[in-house]
Amino acid sequence: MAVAEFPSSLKSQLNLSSTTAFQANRFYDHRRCSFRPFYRARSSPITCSVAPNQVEAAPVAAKTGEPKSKSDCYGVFCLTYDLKAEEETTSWKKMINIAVSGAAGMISNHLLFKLAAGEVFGPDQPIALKLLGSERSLQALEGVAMELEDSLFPLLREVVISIDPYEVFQDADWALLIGAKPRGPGMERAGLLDINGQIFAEQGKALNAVASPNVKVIVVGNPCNTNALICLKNAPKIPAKNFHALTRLDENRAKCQLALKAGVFYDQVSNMTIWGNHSTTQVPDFLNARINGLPVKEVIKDHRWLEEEFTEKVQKRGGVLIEKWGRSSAASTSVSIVDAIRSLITPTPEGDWFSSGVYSTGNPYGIAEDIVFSMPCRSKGDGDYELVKDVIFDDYLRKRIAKTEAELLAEKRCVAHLTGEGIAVCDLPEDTMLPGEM
Ligand SMILES: NC(=O)C1=CN([C@@H]2O[C@H](COP(=O)(O)OP(=O)(O)OC[C@H]3O[C@@H](n4cnc5c(N)ncnc54)[C@H](OP(=O)(O)O)[C@@H]3O)[C@@H](O)[C@H]2O)C=CC1
Ligand SMILES: O=C([O-])CC(=O)C(=O)O
Repeated sequence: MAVAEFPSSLKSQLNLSSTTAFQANRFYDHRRCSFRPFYRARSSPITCSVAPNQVEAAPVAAKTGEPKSKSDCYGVFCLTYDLKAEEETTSWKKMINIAVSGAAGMISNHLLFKLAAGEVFGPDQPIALKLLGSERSLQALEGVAMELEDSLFPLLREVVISIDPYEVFQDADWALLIGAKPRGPGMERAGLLDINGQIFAEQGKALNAVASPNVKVIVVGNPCNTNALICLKNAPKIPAKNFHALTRLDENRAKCQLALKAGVFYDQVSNMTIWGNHSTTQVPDFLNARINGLPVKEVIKDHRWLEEEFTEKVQKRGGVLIEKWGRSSAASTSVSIVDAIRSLITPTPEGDWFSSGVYSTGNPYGIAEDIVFSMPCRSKGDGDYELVKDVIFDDYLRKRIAKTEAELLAEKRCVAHLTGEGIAVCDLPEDTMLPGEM
């Protein structure tokens, strides 16, 4: 087996001299009556042999412990980065566990590399990535894990791939729930709600059982608001406040459109709220948003554009992109997941806020309780958030909010069988679309 050293330039840049080693174990899964791979990084060097048909590597002497048996590791995951474990902790924070579902999908393919590079949690935060896939994607997940290793990320201390949420969510500090079935031809939103809802009910139960009690959960897989509601209802031990549905992509899209119209760079757009559902009923709020610190309506005088074109552009941006690109927004979604996490772990700039789909109970806006509704939030940077109080409403905004609220209430009735609230009654106001559907 070979020893792979970090380039010394990287080591000094990152103030490193500790050990990362990935090991691929096979363990026997009694439920599936078969062996499955299990990848984890080791903090001390390991020795292993190469199994037939795997990457050949020269043996290395272990500095500590007994040589591992042949079945303990294979391929590139036997490579050892020769760094000393005891030195890693002097400048680094304690490792955190990040679970990602749909890890072999398109969004994850962007996101995982940002996480591992330290772009999200910072250059002093070592992480473990716990990747959840399915029978369908297990082999692809191995490929993802190999690419992660080939990237030589110093902060990436452990990689686990599995199809068992109870294994992947063990001690998770963050759970990024991306995996979900896309709507197929002829499938109604109600069908999508049921199929994906079952995934999120199971994952909620698993989080409840094994995750860190203060795990932060960001639901991306659609329909993300109601999936998040199902998930939190199945995880009563975890505070409902810890669950988010991703509407940050919508916020970013809205900021971009306002900046374009006003002829400013988008960092001049602030206080952008997306209200409600991540669907085509969502409400990008131009009443409270600001450009260069001024109310949007004072900068963009074309109010008809704001009410009609702007709103629809944001609502349907994902679908237009699919028409052009042939696939749904993956890179910008991963960027928005990074933004969403960063907004929770860094203090929100004075006077500004960010949007997230959060549990509505106790909200100060008069929005129905017990749904997951996108609202304006601020954070002290401790992973938690509070709702913004000083927002204004007019008739237009109230009317739009009522529509997206009605949709979410109907979605909730539709999944009552998955939230423990009785028999589902599916009377969706209309077969509304995800932003990426046309
Ligand atoms: N909230 C938001 O702003 C956005 C949300 N999304 C949503 O994110 C989700 C993932 O998108 P993306 O990564 O592009 O999608 P991909 O199709 O690339 O990946 C989705 C993953 O979901 C998993 N999956 C779970 N159940 C099924 C199933 N029954 N059939 C097929 N796949 C399944 C698959 O992983 P496996 O085989 O491992 O289970 C697959 O890898 C989608 O629900 C999408 O609508 C997308 C953009 C924006
Ligand atoms: O509809 C989809 O799958 C993609 C999506 O959510 C979006 O682009 O906002």
